[in-house]
Amino acid sequence: MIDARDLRKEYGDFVAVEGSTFSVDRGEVFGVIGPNGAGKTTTLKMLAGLLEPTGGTAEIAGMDTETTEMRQQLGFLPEESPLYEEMTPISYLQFFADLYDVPGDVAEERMHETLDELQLEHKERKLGDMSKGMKRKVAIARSLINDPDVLIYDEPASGLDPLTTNYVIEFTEQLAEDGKTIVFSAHNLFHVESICDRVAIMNEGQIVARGDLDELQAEYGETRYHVYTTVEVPDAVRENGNFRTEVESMDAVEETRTAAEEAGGQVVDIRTEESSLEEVFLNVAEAGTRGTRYVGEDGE
Ligand SMILES: Nc1ncnc2c1ncn2[C@@H]1O[C@H](COP(=O)(O)OP(=O)(O)OP(=O)(O)O)[C@@H](O)[C@H]1O
Repeated sequence: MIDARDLRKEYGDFVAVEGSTFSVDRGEVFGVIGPNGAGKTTTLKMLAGLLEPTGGTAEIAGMDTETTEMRQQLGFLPEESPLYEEMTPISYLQFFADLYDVPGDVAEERMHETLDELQLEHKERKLGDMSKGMKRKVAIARSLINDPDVLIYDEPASGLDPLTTNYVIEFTEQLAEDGKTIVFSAHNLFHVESICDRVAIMNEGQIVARGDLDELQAEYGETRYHVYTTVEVPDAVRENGNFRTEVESMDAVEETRTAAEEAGGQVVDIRTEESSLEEVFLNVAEAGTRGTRYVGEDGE
């Protein structure tokens, strides 16, 4: 559905994005993650046809993203959405519905339905008098006014309070369930983890790893085992009447079992804990930025 090939953006001598290549299947949620200045916004804008690449191509459904037909099928949510302060959500959405040639009755139904789903109250209040969270909801509604198949969301939840953040993330998840193809960027890895199928990890303008979340975790993460024993063994901590030992391999689990049995006790439970995407990200960044690691995909 989305095909980015060797995307590159230079600003003078500075290379903001270098050789971004990835594809996103129809109905997939793809996360672009990385620290400040990694090149996420630049990549997303090139994908949305809003920024001309210095090199490479971006296609959506086989069409160049700079074409007008393509833009009609695309919903872009910028990181900062400047809204017209004097407008109300309704007049603002109507304005964009007209730009996209959405028929009046369809636009009317769609904007009310979307604002209701987003639980936006005060539809007649001026945008200039709304909170940041309310404005973000209006911006999201705007991205949906043309009922696009593809959504490109730049940090959809950045700067919002935790409640609104959850709301926006759940809403995005629902859009994916409804069949939209979504590319979104985030700092907060927790959000990516909760809704993405695959991710590209960017650092200093390059995609340093890309792939399926579970497989990235298997490659760059660690599994930790919590072994619960009835008796104290080396490195154990007391927990709820038993002892818990944290180890990093199955061999170490067996050693803990032997130690417990030798001390006259036994293992009562073993729990596994996977690395968070945060830890995976740090491990990838530590592994260096030379070339992209493709995990669970064919390299291109
Ligand atoms: N118009 C521009 N002129 C010069 N440099 C730019 C321009 N736009 C972006 N950059 C630089 O390109 C790099 C990538 O910026 P970009 O906004 O894509 O990063 P980002 O990963 O989205 O960061 P953030 O998380 O802070 O939004 C940064 O170093 C930024 O300063």
